[in-house]
Amino acid sequence: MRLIESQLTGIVGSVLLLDKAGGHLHHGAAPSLAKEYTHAIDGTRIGPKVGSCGTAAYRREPVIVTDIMSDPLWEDFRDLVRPYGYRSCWSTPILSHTGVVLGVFAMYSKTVREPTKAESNLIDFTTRIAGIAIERKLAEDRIHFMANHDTLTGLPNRALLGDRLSQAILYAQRYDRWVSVVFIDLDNFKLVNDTLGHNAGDALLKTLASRMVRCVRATDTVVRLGGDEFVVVLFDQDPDVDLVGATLQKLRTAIAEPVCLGERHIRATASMGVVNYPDDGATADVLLANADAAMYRAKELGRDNFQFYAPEFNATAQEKFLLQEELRNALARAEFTLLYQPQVDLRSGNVFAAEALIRWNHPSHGLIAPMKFIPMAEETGLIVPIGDWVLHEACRQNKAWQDAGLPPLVVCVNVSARQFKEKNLISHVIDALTDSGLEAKYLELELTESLIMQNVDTAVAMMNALQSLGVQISIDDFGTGYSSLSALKTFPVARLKIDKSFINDLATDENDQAVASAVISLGQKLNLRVIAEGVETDDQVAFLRKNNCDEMQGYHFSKPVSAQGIARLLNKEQGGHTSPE
Ligand SMILES: Nc1nc2c(ncn2[C@@H]2O[C@H](COP(=O)(O)O[C@H]3[C@@H](O)[C@H](n4cnc5c(=O)[nH]c(N)nc54)O[C@@H]3COP(=O)(O)O)[C@@H](O)[C@H]2O)c(=O)[nH]1
Repeated sequence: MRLIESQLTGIVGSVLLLDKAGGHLHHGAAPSLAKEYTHAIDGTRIGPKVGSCGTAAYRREPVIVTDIMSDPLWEDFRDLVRPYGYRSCWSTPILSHTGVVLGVFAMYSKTVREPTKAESNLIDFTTRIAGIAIERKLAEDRIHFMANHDTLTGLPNRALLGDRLSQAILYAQRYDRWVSVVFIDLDNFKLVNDTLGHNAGDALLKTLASRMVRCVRATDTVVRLGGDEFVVVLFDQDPDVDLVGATLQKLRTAIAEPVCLGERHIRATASMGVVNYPDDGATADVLLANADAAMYRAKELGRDNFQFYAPEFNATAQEKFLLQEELRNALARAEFTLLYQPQVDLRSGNVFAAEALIRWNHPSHGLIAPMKFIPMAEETGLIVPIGDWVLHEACRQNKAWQDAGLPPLVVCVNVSARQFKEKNLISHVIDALTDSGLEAKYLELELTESLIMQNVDTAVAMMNALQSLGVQISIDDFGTGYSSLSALKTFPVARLKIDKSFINDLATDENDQAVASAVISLGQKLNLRVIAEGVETDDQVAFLRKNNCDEMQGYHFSKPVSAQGIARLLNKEQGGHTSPE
């Protein structure tokens, strides 16, 4: 700007930049223009009669005003400019290489005149150079923003988190304050992505991100680490006042507000881990690692809660790591065993099937329940060989019961998502049937509804292939996976298993009653049998009978028992005395 001013006598210039919304002009550079005047016109809107600059940006063409005091374009601005003595103003729009208005280049003179040919050429040239410089600066700003922000939500990313957290720590050290860090992981986000699609998942993340930002102060930072993980840094916390508790509640409430995704309303929950500087760590890395450990603790405690960090959480993480190592060797050491839970016909009272449920007989921890190691086996991929062992063992045991003269029953085996995605699941099933000699009709595979909904077309193709072997298929945890009626019609399944969560309060909760009876009548309409799982009380049985549910499984009849336990049960039922293994 100084360079061009030095080439022109009695002329001062300014660059005004158009804001992102394209409606207002703000000063970029005006070294020689009167400061008060610069301030007075900062933020001027553009329009058809807004002095030289507002009009030039609006028209996207140069506007040469030789006499400000008489030109109609300046009518509304004459009083404003009069004290400074500017009489002519020549404004040229600065355009990007694609023709978008970036701002205006304005030259002011205190005399009434138009630019000479040489001045016009110089202004044109300078305007083009200004366009290149502004575009370059915008590109640099964009690159800097992208390097430090998450593209989906626009929130700061991991790179900026380190910087902001370190700044917050330095400030806290200097002024004897605290910094709180909240590690947030959404619960079951994968289910939303898998069942409703990635666009729905993205929309959910964006909505929750902007809600979280509204829960904290402008000086705090909400970061998206990636996936469904967020970190909130609460800056300048008073050590004597528990503000973090209130903020956590605000965050939980904001996250739990329903989110409309197409035709569905989703209520999200999150697991949160909280640490405070200086008590829980002295550096950004340690604070984040400890907040992460606290968040895992919140997950372990059933999700949808927050946990303040305690040093023993790291010990728990260490234990988990050890368990994972031991899980790798458990198959080779023959440490797994199967229990079987009988399934009963609600009309005849007969046992017609048994679900195989794995247990890990750990050398020092004793019998470990599947929820303690199946998720870990899923994470590590160990579920594939473990699941294959379950398949073989369940088929072998069922054939052994039959060979011992017991009434034939169906053995039900859970198939995990990872197993189901394995290309050779079909050949594993064929091997298990061939090795055991069990007829295919005595094997049922339980697939969860959410697993099927991850990719309906692939799942239906796989289910058809399994069905063509003669194997039966049932949908486990039905009612939790958002399957649509149109999709359900195409599933080659024999049974729906009403999820335990709808059975627990069946006797008292009207919503659960409505879901359970809807699933039963849905099954009847689609010609599918319906089994209720987790049945524990007489009231639940009475409700299921009254609503014509076909079958039940649960502690009311029997807990999962050993293979011998099933044999005893079947023996008793048939009134015989055969005594199988
Ligand atoms: N991929 C595989 N998953 C498996 C395998 N074996 C088990 N599992 C899955 O682990 C989950 C927990 O199983 P478990 O602890 O064995 O619990 C089962 C039953 O004991 C329990 N149940 C049954 N009746 C009742 C009841 O009346 N009350 C009550 N509180 N719990 C009851 O429910 C579990 C059976 O659930 P489901 O499979 O949905 O029918 C569980 O999700 C298993 O699927 C495996 O070999 N592979």
